[in-house]
Amino acid sequence: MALEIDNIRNQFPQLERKVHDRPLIYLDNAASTLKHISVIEALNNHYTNDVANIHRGVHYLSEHGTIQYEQTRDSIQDLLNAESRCEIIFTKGTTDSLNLVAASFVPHYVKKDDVILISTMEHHSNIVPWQIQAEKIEAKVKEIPITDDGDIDEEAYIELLKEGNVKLVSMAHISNSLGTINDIKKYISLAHDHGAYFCVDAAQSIAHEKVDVQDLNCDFLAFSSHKMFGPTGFGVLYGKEKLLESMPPYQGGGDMIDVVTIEKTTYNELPHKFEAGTPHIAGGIGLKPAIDFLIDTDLNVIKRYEKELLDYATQKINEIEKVQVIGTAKQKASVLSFVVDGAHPHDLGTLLDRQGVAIRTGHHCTQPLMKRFNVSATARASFSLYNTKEEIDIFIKALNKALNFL
Ligand SMILES: Cc1ncc(COP(=O)(O)O)c(CNc2co[nH]c2=O)c1O
Repeated sequence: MALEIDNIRNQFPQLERKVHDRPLIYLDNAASTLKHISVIEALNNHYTNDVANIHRGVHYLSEHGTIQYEQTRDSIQDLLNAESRCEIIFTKGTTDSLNLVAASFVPHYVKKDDVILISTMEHHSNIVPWQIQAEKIEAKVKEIPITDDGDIDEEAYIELLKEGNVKLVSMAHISNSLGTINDIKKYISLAHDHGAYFCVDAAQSIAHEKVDVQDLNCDFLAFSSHKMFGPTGFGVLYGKEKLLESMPPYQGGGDMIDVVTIEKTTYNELPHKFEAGTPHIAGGIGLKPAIDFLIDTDLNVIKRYEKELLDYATQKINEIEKVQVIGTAKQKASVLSFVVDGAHPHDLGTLLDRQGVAIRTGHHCTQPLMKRFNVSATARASFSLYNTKEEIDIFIKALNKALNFL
């Protein structure tokens, strides 16, 4: 089965727009994807016809909204092949999900001098929450180094596990700065062999390849709606049921309670124990059509197509003399980071923008990674299933024009 690109592109209205009087060439998908037409329609319909608070309401609008919101949970359980729907916790996004695990799991399972392992390539949202919690209990956050190609240094990883006291490993499935696809199924098994739990940051993988939490056997997995064609401000934390049952609530408030007295409160069952207050109802309802689109389009087909785009873009950019690609792992997803001698990424990004090409420049919230490669920033093109080789040709032509100008 191949992607019908023209049909796909017609489902993303933003692709029709122009910027600076040029057709938009959107290559910033690792930051946030465009929104599928069905998501836009679902959001508009909700705010036009169905607005009401959900859970516990006895009137039609509340019950209707609750059914729609909870249908998203069922869809995500199917998407992830999770054993139970109560393992699907709704959050504000990947950052919120990782902070939830850090705030609720670490104080309960990690003690003084224990170790939390993260890799050099992690996004700041998979570094800072662990530091905040580890500091409180005098636990240690240690770094899994990476190779010059941007792969996990597996020997070093195993040595760190063998040193002992590792209670948790938290690692990106796919690096947002390098594109490296980590062999997390192997790394999860190694962590478990040494008595450690494993949290997967799936922000960059959920819309680019099949993620099966039972096959991976991960303990936690986090991702954001806005990186999979859905609304911003909404995300998911998957956690094994027994683990989540053993963890204290993340935040206190409405919905997460059973009985409240001034003296003491008992908590609601999963998943609600971790979902305090009125949620982003529209975001939850708007995510379901995005999931339906992903499943209907077949993630294996998406992965193959995006690999074609990446290989084509890599081949073309390597023809430009002064360009150095950062991130040359054998297994890569659709992220192409590069630097150019004598041209700051921000200047490149600005000149590309003037030609209608949207890429991201900067440290991409991975400052330890930038330091590892002795750069302060990179320029990063990132692709999705609605991009084309013709767009890549426009990007490369615009890049050459920008370099001639600088
Ligand atoms: C690997 C990874 N983890 C966590 C996050 C945080 O996700 P959020 O909570 O939805 O913000 C991002 C966002 N990455 C990027 C956001 O903008 N450019 C990026 O590369 C990410 O790429």
